[in-house]
Amino acid sequence: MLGVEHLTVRYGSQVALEDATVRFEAGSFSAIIGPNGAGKSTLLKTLVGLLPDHQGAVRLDSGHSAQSCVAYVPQQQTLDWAFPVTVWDVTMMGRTGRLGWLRWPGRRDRTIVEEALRETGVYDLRHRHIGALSGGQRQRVLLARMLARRGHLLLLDEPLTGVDATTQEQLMALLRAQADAGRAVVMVTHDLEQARRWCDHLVLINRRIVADGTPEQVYTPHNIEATFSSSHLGHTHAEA
Ligand SMILES: Nc1ncnc2c1ncn2[C@@H]1O[C@H](COP(=O)(O)OP(=O)(O)OP(=O)(O)O)[C@@H](O)[C@H]1O
Repeated sequence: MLGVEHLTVRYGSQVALEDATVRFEAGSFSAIIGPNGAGKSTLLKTLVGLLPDHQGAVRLDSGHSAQSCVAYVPQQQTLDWAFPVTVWDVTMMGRTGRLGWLRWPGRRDRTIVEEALRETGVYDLRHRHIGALSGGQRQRVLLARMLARRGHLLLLDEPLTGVDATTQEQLMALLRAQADAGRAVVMVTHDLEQARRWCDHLVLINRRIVADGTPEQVYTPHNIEATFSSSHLGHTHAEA
C-alpha cells in the first residue's frame, strides 16, 4: 500500500539511508526500529513527501495523493509549543490542513475534532493553550490532530517519547485499533518491547534495512546485534 524501493537519501555527503526497500500494508501496524542516526526519521519523512530530493521510488498504491491520505505525527520536540493556539485549534488543523485556506470548518469537521479529542482523552483540555500542556498531553494532542485527518496512512515519529506507562498502553491500543480498522500505521520507536507486543510488522534499520518481517522473524539476537552494534555505524559517508 505504501513503500519505498531502492531508496537512498543523502544530506550533503552524508548517506542517511542506502538502498532501502520496504512495504507497509493496510491493516498492519509497523514499527521502524534502530539506533540514533539510523535513518528512521529520514525514512518517515521521505514517505510523507517531505524529502523530495532522494534516489529511488516512493510508492503509494491507494490511488490518492500523499497530501490527501497521509496523517503524519512529527517528533514532539520539532514543534513550536509557544505558538498561541489551543488544543482545539491544533486538532482542527488536522481538518483545515485538508480543506485548504478557502473553506471554513463545518459542522462535520467540528464533530470529527470532538471525537478525536475524546478518543485521545484531551477533550477536557480543549480550551487550554498548547504551551501549558505536559509532554504526555502534547503527544495526545498530536494524536488527536492525526485522527482528525481521517487518513488511511498514519505515520508517527517516536509517539512514545515522554509518555508515562499507562498513557503508552492507551496510545498503543489506539494505534492497534486504527490498524485493525484497515489503516496502515507506521511508527518510529526506540522501544523494542512495545513494538514486539503491539506491532505485527517490524523493520530494523541502521542506514540499511537490516531485517523486515513479523516480530517472530525479526526479533532475533543476531538481528538486534546487527542493528545496534556500533560497527554498523561506520561508513556514514558516501564513497567518492
Ligand atoms: N537536515 C539534516 N541535515 C544533515 N544531516 C541530517 C539531517 N537530518 C538528519 N541528518 C543525518 O542523517 C542521519 C539519519 O538521521 P535521522 O534523523 O533519519 O535518524 P534517526 O534514526 O531518526 O535518529 P534518532 O533516533 O536520533 O531520531 C544522521 O546521521 C543525521 O545526523
